[in-house]
Amino acid sequence: MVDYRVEDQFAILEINNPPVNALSLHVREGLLNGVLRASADNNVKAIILIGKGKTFPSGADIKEFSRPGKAPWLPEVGHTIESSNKPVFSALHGTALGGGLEIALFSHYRIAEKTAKVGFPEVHLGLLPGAEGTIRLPRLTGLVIAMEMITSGRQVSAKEALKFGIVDKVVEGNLLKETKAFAKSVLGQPLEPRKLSLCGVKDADQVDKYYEAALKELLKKYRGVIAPVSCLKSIRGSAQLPYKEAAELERTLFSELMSGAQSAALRYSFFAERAASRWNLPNGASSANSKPLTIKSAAVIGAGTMGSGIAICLIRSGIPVILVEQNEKMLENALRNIGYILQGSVKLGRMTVDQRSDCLRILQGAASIEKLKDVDIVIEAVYENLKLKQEIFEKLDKICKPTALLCSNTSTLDIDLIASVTSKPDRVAGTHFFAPAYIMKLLENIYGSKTSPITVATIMDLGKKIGKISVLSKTCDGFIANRMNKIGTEAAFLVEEGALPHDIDQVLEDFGMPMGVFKVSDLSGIDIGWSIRQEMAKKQGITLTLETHYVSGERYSSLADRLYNLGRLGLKTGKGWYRYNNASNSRKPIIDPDVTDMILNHCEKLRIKRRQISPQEIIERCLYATVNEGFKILEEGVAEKPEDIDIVWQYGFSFPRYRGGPMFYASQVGLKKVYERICYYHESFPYSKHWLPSDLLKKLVSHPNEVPINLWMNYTNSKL
Ligand SMILES: CC(C)(COP(=O)(O)OP(=O)(O)OC[C@H]1O[C@@H](n2cnc3c(N)ncnc32)[C@H](O)[C@@H]1OP(=O)(O)O)[C@@H](O)C(=O)NCCC(=O)NCCSC(=O)/C=C/CCCCCCCCCCCCC(=O)O
Repeated sequence: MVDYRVEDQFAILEINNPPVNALSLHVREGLLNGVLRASADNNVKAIILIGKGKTFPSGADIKEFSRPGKAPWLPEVGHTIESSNKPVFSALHGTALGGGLEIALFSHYRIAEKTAKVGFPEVHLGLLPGAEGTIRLPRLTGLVIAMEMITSGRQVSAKEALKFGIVDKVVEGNLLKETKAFAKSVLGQPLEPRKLSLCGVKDADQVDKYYEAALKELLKKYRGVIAPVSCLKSIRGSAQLPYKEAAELERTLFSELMSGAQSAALRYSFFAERAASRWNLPNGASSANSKPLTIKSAAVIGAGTMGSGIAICLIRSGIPVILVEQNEKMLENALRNIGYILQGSVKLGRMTVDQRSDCLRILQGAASIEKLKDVDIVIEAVYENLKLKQEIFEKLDKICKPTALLCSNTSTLDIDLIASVTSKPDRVAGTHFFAPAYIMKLLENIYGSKTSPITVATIMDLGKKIGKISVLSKTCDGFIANRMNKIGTEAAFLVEEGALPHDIDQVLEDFGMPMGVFKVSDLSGIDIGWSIRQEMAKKQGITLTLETHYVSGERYSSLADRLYNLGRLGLKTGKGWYRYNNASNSRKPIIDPDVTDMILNHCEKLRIKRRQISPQEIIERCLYATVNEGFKILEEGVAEKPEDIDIVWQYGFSFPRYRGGPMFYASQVGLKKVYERICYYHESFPYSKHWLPSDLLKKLVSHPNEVPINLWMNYTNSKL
């Protein structure tokens, strides 16, 4: 794990723990023993720590955090480095992060390769840099930079690190050779001034002022998230306390975070995100044995909001796009809007003027699909109507080259039904983007019963290439995301039973959702949900009225239909579940007594007796109904693993990452408790089939040993 060799009187300790040289137990042992050995060797003048392969250590081994750890701990290794009688040089390349950077800060000198990056990303794992990073960094950079870097987790370039005083030199070419050359130039100089534990924090007298200002920002930016504030407290300690006491405070804060629910959820999320990119199909094909095709050109059909957003994602990644729209005016508008959106990115510093021009150069409009015979992939993004989509796929099947992939941006429709009109159903799949497509990170990819592994591999790979987090779903009504989302349905029932929309929104926002469900509904438009319900009623041959309370034996709420009938379509009409001051262009929702009256009248007409509803019930009803459906989705193999579901929720519905996702949240509450409440609600609401308890959940609770343990179970604190 740490190779030891002596060259030109330098002891080289080469860390070899692929893929990221994480500081696992054996690496810590290797470093400790290596430094002690070199310190005792009269032939050694200096020690160089360097990473083998692509990087200097990118941090502690996060996997070890979920098991009881073993000494030597990182701080012990660090102090052995600092107290060596020989100068220690850390040679940084790749990503020197977290514990990796801490090791470097214990060293007497730091040399960085030009492309290296350094940072403390622990905050993203709900932690702080607990091997004295919060004490040492301020001693090099001053408090303001340390506060910014540690609370944001931002990685800084070698050039910036030099400017901040984190590294002593930036070099190009052979890192080891350059480090040796630098070392020779400083050999013989006293080591004491290079030991950060002996230095003070330059701007310590300003600490209260900086602390207050940073705290105010953090509380606004990271509502409900604990770690950034703990980081800040520890940095304050570095300025206010003697070194040793500051380190003790850091240790205490680190241990509190490490044993808390937020860090468990964030560590789980780190691995879940990576696990989601690995997939297995029922036929044995998998991400490990299937190779993607290279996509060199694409077409998007439909120049509405979704189609335009998808086109932006593709051209931003250098994939030429033909945007097809029959309506000439609409096409013109879409091309103009894409230009504006990219202009916005330039203003925000996310792309340069030249990059914007390059994007627009590879985008062309077309009025018909006849032009698509050479493209590698087509993504259809027209109105959500099966017949229309089938007509388009039938034409594409005849026009496109036989190797082209034909994908639909449908959010609910069965991929098998769309594929059935083509002669190559193995090339058909779903690529479900989330609005706004050029911003939202999730790409829900859907395979049908005939979709080939190559097609799956290609769309998963395409997602990665265009900067998305791809998750794979088997086809079914609504796939993972929309099928599972029961929050809106239960929220409407809760309003009928006694809560008000703003009560529910408040509870969901306090839970950590960025926006309550009724605010979201106003934002996306009450008419959208209305059309979906009308379409569903048409399919079932029924007519919905404002008094409809049951549809095919299932409970139904017509509250949103009432809003639609009143022309309250949400933000765009200035009224929906809330009122908006459109005259001042304000998007701020205002509680509207007219809506309360409408709700009370509705309940009176339907003879619904209203009651007091607690925040606890709101959370349980909204989330447990969703979790129950999540287990059914697993049971049916729609999602392969709970991690996939949680990642869909984090990136598609902005579920708070520090809660891990609905499935992980359920495991933290305790699956037994969740199951019992689902059974209770099933008894209370027999006309909502989403409360029918999932068999898999029941089995997990009653026979946990029979259910295969997976990554998710390793990361739960499940109180089964
Ligand atoms: C940027 C990356 C490094 C690389 O990105 P990329 O190239 O895209 O690759 P990935 O796909 O992300 O990763 C490749 C695989 O590597 C796995 N991986 C990555 N990082 C780690 C890691 N740090 N540990 C384990 N595994 C890791 C990853 O999962 C991939 O594998 P797979 O596909 O999942 O199989 C990017 O990976 C990245 O950003 N990584 C995370 C970097 C990070 O967060 N670093 C900080 C880690 S936390 C840390 O360093 C904390 C340090 C302080 C420790 C303090 C300890 C004090 C202890 C005192 C205790 C005393 C207790 C006494 C008790 C007693 O007495 O009993």
